[in-house]
Amino acid sequence: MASVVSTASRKVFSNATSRLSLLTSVSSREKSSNEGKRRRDLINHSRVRGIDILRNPKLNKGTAFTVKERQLMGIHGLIPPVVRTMEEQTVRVLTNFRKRSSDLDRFIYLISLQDRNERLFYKVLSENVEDMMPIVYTPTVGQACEHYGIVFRRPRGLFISINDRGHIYDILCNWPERNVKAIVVTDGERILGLGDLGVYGMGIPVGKLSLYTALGGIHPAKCLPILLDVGTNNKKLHSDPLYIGRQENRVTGPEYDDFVDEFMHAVQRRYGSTCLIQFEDFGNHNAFRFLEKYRNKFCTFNDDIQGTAAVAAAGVFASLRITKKKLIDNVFLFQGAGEANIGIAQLLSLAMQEEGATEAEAISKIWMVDSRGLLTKERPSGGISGHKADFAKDFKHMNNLEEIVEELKPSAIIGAAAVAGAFTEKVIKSMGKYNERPIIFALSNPTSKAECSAEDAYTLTEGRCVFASGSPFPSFTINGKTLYPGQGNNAYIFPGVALGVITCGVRHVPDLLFLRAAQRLAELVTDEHLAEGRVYPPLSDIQEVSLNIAVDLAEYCYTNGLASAYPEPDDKEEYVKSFMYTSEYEIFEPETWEWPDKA
Ligand SMILES: NC(=O)C1=CN([C@@H]2O[C@H](COP(=O)(O)OP(=O)(O)OC[C@H]3O[C@@H](n4cnc5c(N)ncnc54)[C@H](OP(=O)(O)O)[C@@H]3O)[C@@H](O)[C@H]2O)C=CC1
Ligand SMILES: CC(=O)C(=O)O
Ligand SMILES: [Mg+2]
Repeated sequence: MASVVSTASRKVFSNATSRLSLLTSVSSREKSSNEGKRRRDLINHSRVRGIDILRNPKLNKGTAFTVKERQLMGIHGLIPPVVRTMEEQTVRVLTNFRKRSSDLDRFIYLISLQDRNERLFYKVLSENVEDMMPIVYTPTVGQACEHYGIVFRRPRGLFISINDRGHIYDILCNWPERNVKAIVVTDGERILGLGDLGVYGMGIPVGKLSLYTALGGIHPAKCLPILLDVGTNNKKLHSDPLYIGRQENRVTGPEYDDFVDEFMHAVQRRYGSTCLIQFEDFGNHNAFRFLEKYRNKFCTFNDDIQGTAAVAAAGVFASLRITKKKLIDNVFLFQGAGEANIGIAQLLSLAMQEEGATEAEAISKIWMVDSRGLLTKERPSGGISGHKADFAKDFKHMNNLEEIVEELKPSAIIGAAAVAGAFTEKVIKSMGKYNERPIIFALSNPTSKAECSAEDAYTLTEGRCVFASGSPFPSFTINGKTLYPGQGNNAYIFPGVALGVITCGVRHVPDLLFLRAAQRLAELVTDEHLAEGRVYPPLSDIQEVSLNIAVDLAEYCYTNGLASAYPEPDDKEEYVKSFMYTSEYEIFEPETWEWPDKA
């Protein structure tokens, strides 16, 4: 069965800690539940006939319709006479995909496939994660957002404008799916490291939710991408004739807050209190505020703060097995003190405290640099706002990263400031000078914003550094050894967290769930991975990672009273799997189904 998570390419983790039998084929419960789903789908769509079937990406199988199906559904002659298997179609898709001359063309090709034949799209994406994730996700999705005016083909998801205030619930009711369980929402203000792209940022919720399905096995009908259009402060977009949103400055202040508030309550009213709302790529000043405001009232999390924290912490935990240090024995230097890095710093601090350190001890190991230099209590440029204040030190003011590294001699440097090339030759060499195995994470996205390349990090430390990056870098061979840079991207976290949260009916998502996800992800890194320089399992294993995280969180949620889905299942793995999407085609033949009006 071609389940998104049960592809033939599955491997068993050699790590003994991987307690899931990943070669297990689809369980009988899953099978019966999938049969049920297929039948329900058919009944729901039973009025669709003829050409409308081919125009419906959820039903369309293209040349894979059998002759019987073609006759039964009134589509005979509307497609070429040949009948292909899904596997044969996959070969055609891959040939087409590889023939495209640029990554942006590959992006357009894949979203067109998604618009045409959803199951085939998810099959090829889930079976070719290493090749296709860099297209539907970072870095290419960044390029697609920048050029969304020409990339845009068919709308996907909901566009809710500030002009729609008072009617957001009605707009949600226009969405054809009733059982939405996961929303990724952005207002487009901080799209990757590319800045304010306004409505063009819609590529991000769409891309993230494609990964919900391809990596987390969450049914696409349960996923809803949403763009909140409050305008954009990007002046170029104000005069862009192709722009598809409000060509005015952003609405801010109480009007904006009320709009977001109405949105949150409308979602809860329409889809219930266990519908997960993932905040994505909001501007810094709003991201933290909304997280605080909504985290205990809604089922929500901020991926840039909490998801990134978990993936980076997991990378650090795995790195410690290489550096042979305890977490508390490190000195962390963060380049950037925004959503990503503050989230990581907070989670690492929590992890140190879980291991017995006091809060003060933990914080003393964490240094941060923002656009005004080292975070110190006294700075010529004035006060320090928000969460940054927790990490400010009694120390002299410094604002040159190279000098800061020389002064502090950190064991780990983590960049998330979208300042391309911030890890200069001198910074990297200093890291190599003071550490046998320096930890260097260049987390900014897309690739054009990375603090340094994998090649630079490896070359300038003679292959000694432990490297990870937000967007993928190719492997690099040095001193006869091939090293595989880890992709320190929240894509290792949010699909699994979402799957766990949704299946258990969690109402609030505490930080401890992210710490738990980080620990689980780190456990899945084997000694063989580490020997290859990886601090994450390879991307080809990412679906198993998501499942592991989801099952682990399910255990945790039921034990700690966070789950609302009852009765509690005995076998959490079977339970989680029973919810998962299969990209296998539905069968529209009388042997398995009869038209309801003839039944
Ligand atoms: N790998 C991953 O999974 C993720 C990666 N990211 C990436 O991280 C980057 C930052 O995102 P995010 O944290 O949300 O953005 P924010 O806007 O919240 O934070 C950016 C931070 O960078 C600081 N900064 C800006 N210029 C400099 C400079 N010259 N020197 C030092 N610091 C500087 C800012 O300083 P100030 O506070 O003074 O303005 C701010 O603290 C983006 O490229 C994003 O794509 C984000 C989420 C996940
Ligand atoms: C990966 C991600 O969420 C970001 O760069 O914003
Ligand atoms: Mg993001």
